[in-house]
Amino acid sequence: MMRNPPPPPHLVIVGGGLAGLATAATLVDRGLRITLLESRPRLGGRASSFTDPVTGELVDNCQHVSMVCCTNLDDFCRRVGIAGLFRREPTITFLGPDGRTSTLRAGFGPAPFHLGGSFLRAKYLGWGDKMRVAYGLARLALDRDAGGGDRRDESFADWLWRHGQNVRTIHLFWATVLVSALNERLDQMDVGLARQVFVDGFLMNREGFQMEVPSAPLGELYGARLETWLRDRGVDVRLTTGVRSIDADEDGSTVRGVTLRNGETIDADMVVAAVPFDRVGGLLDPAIRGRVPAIEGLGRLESSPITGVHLWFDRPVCPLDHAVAPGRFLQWVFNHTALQGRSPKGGGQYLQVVISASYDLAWMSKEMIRDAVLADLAEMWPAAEDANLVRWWVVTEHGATFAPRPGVAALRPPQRTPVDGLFLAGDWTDTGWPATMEGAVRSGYLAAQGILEDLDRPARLLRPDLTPDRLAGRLLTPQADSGGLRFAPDFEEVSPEPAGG
Ligand SMILES: Cc1cc2nc3c(=O)[nH]c(=O)nc-3n(C[C@H](O)[C@H](O)[C@H](O)COP(=O)(O)OP(=O)(O)OC[C@H]3O[C@@H](n4cnc5c(N)ncnc54)[C@H](O)[C@@H]3O)c2cc1C
Repeated sequence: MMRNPPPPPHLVIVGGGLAGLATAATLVDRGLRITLLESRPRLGGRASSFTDPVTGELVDNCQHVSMVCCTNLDDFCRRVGIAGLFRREPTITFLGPDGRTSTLRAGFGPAPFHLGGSFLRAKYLGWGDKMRVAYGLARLALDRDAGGGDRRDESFADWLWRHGQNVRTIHLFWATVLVSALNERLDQMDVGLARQVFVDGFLMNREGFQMEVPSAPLGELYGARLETWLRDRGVDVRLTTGVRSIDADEDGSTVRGVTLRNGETIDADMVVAAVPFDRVGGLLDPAIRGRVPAIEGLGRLESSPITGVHLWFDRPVCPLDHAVAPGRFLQWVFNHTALQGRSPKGGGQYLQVVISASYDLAWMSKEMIRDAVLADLAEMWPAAEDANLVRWWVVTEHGATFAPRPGVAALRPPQRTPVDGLFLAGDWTDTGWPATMEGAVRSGYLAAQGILEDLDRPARLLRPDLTPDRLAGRLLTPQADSGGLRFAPDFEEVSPEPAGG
């Protein structure tokens, strides 16, 4: 008599942010039944949009950008067919406190010296400042153990003082780059992560620093399009479906499934908890928690806020596509009329302003934040003074990212847990990356790799870092002595898909 084949293993993913989406996207078509449960009415998590109740248009919770060095996010976007919906910016434009513009672009010379020409021409730093910064950069880049050893608790601000930096260079150079990259103040920032931003982002590869800016709202990219893509491939995507608990057998050694907030239970062979770090402990039943000691460490992780300000003007104000504003209240301006072709009804301009690590704004009302931003814009571009503000939003995400405080690496758990069938994913898990979309996707890929290993179908899903340019690789990587590169190319190839999927 013919026997029915065993049913495919059932994977439940809790959380439809980029970590959960990346897990699902890499595991479709691999013989699993996949259910994705998201408590909100949309996918995308922290990288998403809300609908403006007046105009009905999608407004991002905040501008999200990535860099070319974000190889796994790029892989994810190609995999799900949205890679064509980003615009690469080969040049970063700075508008100094005195109103003069400087640009950062790769010039002659190999990495790590490719940005040297732009740096030397930067108008918002004097020659003395540049020499000082160059010295600090060299020390940071060549100290591969920065932030390690017995200085694990040192903040990056203290590291900078120890390496000859002064208030001007810290304020105008180091803070300008790092506060937005890591969403943290320098006096609370981990040295190792600060080094990683400069080395992997700016020094290793000629293109690594270039920005990828979405040309569509986040709600379309990681919301509507992902939902369709996953559903078309058989994933059961359930929105507005909050999970109350992740359940295990009596001794907590093997995962059994989940219980929803409405009391429904769903059996599963494997569960990925892809929720924010401050939610995961509350989801695990006590028997599981006792077996995953790393969960206790999450209680010591802290959050860092980001404020996004959306401004619709009745006329053009900003002549650039984007601008970094060293030494100002606002940090970045993105011109969404230029980047996404979006403007108020009847013409004008739509700007998104970003203020990272916005702890100091906690006492300010939304109107005060708006007015401080408008005052900066009027100093940067006089047209802003005459323009009428048609509409505005100030959105502060208090738990935008985990705070990259000194020694934070020790608090980040791996994706595999000691409980059979239970995996963790999220930008806060141990990926070596700060809280970014790249970190979230990496965590999802690592969780998916663990699942495939358990099913005896191992595959390398995690993409390697950007290949260091030859000289940068020799100078800056741990294998510098042997001149070797860091990764063997033993990952699965993903063929590019056309945009729009
Ligand atoms: C304002 C802001 C600006 C940012 N800017 C950038 C940037 O420019 N570049 C960059 O790379 N990164 C940026 N980030 C960080 C980036 O958004 C995050 O690192 C990334 O999106 C995290 O993805 P995640 O999947 O780990 O978590 P999340 O996106 O938080 O996803 C977790 C999901 O789990 C769901 N959930 C929670 N509890 C439950 C439950 N009980 N049941 C079911 N579902 C549940 C949540 O609703 C959420 O959708 C920014 C973040 C913010 C907030």
